[in-house]
Amino acid sequence: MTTPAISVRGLAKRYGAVEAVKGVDFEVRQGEVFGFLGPNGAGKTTTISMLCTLANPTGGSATVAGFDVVTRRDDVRRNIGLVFQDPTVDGYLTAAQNLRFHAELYSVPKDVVEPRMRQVLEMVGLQDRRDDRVDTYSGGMKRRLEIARGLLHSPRVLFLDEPTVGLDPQTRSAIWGYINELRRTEDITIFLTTHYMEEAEHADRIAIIDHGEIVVIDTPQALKASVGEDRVRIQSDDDAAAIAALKERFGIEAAVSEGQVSFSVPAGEEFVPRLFAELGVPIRAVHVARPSLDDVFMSYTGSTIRDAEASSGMAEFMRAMARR
Ligand SMILES: Nc1ncnc2c1ncn2[C@@H]1O[C@H](COP(=O)(O)OP(=O)(O)OP(=O)(O)O)[C@@H](O)[C@H]1O
Repeated sequence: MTTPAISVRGLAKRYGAVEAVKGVDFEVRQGEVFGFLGPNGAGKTTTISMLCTLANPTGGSATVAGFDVVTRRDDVRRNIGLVFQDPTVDGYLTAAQNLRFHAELYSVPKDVVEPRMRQVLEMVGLQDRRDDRVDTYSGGMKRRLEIARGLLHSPRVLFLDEPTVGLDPQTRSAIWGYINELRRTEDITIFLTTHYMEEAEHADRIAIIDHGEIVVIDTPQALKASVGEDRVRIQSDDDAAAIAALKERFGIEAAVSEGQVSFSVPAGEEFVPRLFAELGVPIRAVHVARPSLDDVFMSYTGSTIRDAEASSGMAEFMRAMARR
């Protein structure tokens, strides 16, 4: 068994009367992309702050990259990369200067800095702009530079807070391209928060936190399966025959709804091939709708993710980083 990238046991944080995080437990495996979701005030920022060693737990413990976040703070910091939504790259400097400064802060060996810089800048498509001042960059380019910087010192765990918030769809998709590439090319674990449910689909597992407690942790597929069955609609030449055959061959109760034969099954995409093979009534079209992660979020927290606005606590967090 390899050491988990992140291991959290009874982790708690109290601010006076407010129990921001109420003793949470979870593990993130090495190489995993772990999504952390929750409504406003759920405790996401507080949890990340403790994992990144910027806030002390008031209870429980956690290790990141195998190091305790309280007693081995410097080791944790050396092994993590941080990318948050508020830009912290320096606009008066060029991309290359920003990265060199970061390399020095993290004591990246001199002979490694240039090749690694080229590698991360190429990855985010900024190699040809490396000598331009960052204040001439677009918002998406700055975010890409943040990602390059977060990766420069080859962290074992990368924390991404809302990495694509406020970006246009092309840039969002490009950033997901880099994250998926990282997953292939680097031995890195990614812990991310996002409000875009379609992005949470990229995560290997998702934890939903609400009122300081983890309400559920599972794969996106299992979470969707847990909130309801898939809805299948078929068009056939003979709806009555199709309904009768569904009942007879599969024990499924179907009904005509909006001109189509509709019914629910647990795993729609696995059921469709059987349907074609065994129904015995010609099918002209089939449509399978899965419960979405929005349905999952709603079901576990009672609110939609859209109500949960982009985290505001992170701005303060990044100021704390800058003061570090
Ligand atoms: N420094 C602080 N002092 C007092 N209370 C705090 C402090 N930081 C956070 N809290 C409280 O702890 C709870 C959890 O806040 P936290 O910022 O971790 O939530 P969040 O899930 O990150 O929310 P958001 O998405 O809005 O950033 C909230 O009730 C918040 O008001």
